Amino acid sequence: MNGTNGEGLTIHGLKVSFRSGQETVRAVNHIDLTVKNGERLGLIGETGCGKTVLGMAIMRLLEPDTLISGEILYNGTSILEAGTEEMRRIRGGEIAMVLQNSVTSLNPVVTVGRQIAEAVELHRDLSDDEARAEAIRLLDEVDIPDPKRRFNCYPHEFSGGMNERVMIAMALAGNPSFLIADEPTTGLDTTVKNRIIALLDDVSRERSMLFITHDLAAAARVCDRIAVMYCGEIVECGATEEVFSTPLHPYTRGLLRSMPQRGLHPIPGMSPSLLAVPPGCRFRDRCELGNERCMTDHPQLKEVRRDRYVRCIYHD
Ligand SMILES: Nc1ncnc2c1ncn2[C@@H]1O[C@H](COP(=O)(O)OP(=O)(O)OP(=O)(O)O)[C@@H](O)[C@H]1O
Ligand code: NI
Repeated sequence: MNGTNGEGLTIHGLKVSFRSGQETVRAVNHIDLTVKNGERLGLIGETGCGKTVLGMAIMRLLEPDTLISGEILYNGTSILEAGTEEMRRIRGGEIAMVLQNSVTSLNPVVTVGRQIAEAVELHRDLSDDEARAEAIRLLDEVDIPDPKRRFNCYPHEFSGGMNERVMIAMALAGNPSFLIADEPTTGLDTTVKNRIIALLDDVSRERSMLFITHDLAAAARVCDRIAVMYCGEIVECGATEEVFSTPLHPYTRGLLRSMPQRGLHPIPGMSPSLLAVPPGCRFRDRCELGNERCMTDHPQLKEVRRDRYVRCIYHD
């Protein structure tokens, strides 16, 4: 996808594979994606399709022995070619990620305020008092009431939703221009979930965001554009209203039918193994439209009209 003039996040032909003994797990296969500055992109798709791996690749958080190829540019800087020092500056300072299930990574014996202050100190040369004041400001920014007092609380004194807010505060500590939020509402009840989504909506207003979620309604609420991922590939991408009102890929249609608001009809069958991806279309065995050609032809992601992409032979 083009037309960004080096602004924002541009991903070209990104492939990520893991060696697992004799085998290779092809987790991400030739991803092309852009997120313009100030834009919020929702990344949706079933479990195991590669969403987290894509987010971690952007943050360069994957193990050094991971096989990565392609290009990731952020405002013109090549993430995959950045040196250790430069990456330290970018990570957290320009692009920050709220990791999936990261609440469990909070240190139980350090106060939440101190942990946020430490995240602040990673990015800015501040005195202890200044870092403390900034941590209190961040607690306030993520809507934790009485932040001065709550600074001194330990993670076990906080609810799951409040600790998720702490993780978001830590991600904001370096004032990044790009936020990656990976499933920040898993395990929370509906009311808490909705408040966290409202917070993400808030804190991402002046930033770009990649919002990874299984909650399609949340993605629709917050995001300008939606990318649908299936079995390591983007199969559809476009403006949120369009993807939700006129989904072009049979997989997207299936995902939408599986929403509680649309009848909760799951897509039958399972995604192919990433160890041995079959030729042809990766969705063919579950597709209502699959034909002979789908068995052999691997469709490309086509721009069918302006900023509307789909990977299906019916849109060739
Ligand atoms: N370090 C690793 N080594 C081997 N395989 C891995 C590794 N990390 C991820 N994978 C595999 O890559 C694939 C994509 O995983 P990923 O975590 O990105 O999925 P996901 O879309 O984020 O799923 P979920 O919605 O459940 O979070 C999975 O098959 C996973 O098992
Ligand atoms: Ni994930």
